[in-house]
Amino acid sequence: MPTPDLPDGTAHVPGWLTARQQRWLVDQFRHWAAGPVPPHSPMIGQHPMSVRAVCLGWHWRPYAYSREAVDVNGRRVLDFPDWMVRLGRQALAAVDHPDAAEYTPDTAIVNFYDDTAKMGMHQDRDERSTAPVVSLSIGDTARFRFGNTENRGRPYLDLDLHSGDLFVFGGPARLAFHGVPKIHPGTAPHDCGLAAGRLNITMRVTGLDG
Ligand SMILES: O=C(O)CCC(=O)C(=O)O
Ligand SMILES: [Fe+2]
Repeated sequence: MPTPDLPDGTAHVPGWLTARQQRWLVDQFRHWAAGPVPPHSPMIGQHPMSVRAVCLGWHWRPYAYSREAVDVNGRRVLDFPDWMVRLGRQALAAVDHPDAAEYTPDTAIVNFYDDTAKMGMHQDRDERSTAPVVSLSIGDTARFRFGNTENRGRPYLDLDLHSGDLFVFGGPARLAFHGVPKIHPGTAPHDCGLAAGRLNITMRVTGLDG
């Protein structure tokens, strides 16, 4: 059942991924993490983010996407998998998004949060496309803060994203500020494939070519 009272353009489907899908995504993460570009903490100015990220399709660094991980080791990131395009379409179909069938994400940022990792309030605005962001969470529960499009402050809504949850933000909420103020350690379900920590996968459409 979708969560009611969310801002227009957002949707939350608790427990959308099965335990089997979660374990499979965790296995895929291990494969991506062993790939050409290791998980790394992007630098915001002089400060490393507390998450460790690995990207597919395009490599994100603050304010820019590139095919090569120029701020890590210069290697080209792994291709965006076709199965993930299909998963993105299924996710939008699950929230009755009218563009589900055409949705073609070309990048994913996969963030690993340990017990103390957080993410400050930010907008996802390095994409040129206004297509929705599809977010999947696995492992420990996160407190997710979803705000407004004007500033980092109120009004915002705090909700918990549990293992298996789908969250979508698009339309009028596509450029809303959002962040992760807290991880709840020790809350990962035993069958999700991750003993500790949290994985979050966001699929996006960069709107870039080449
Ligand atoms: O971890 C989350 O739930 C959000 C991640 C996020 O906002 C991002 O990667 O831009
Ligand atoms: Fe974000």
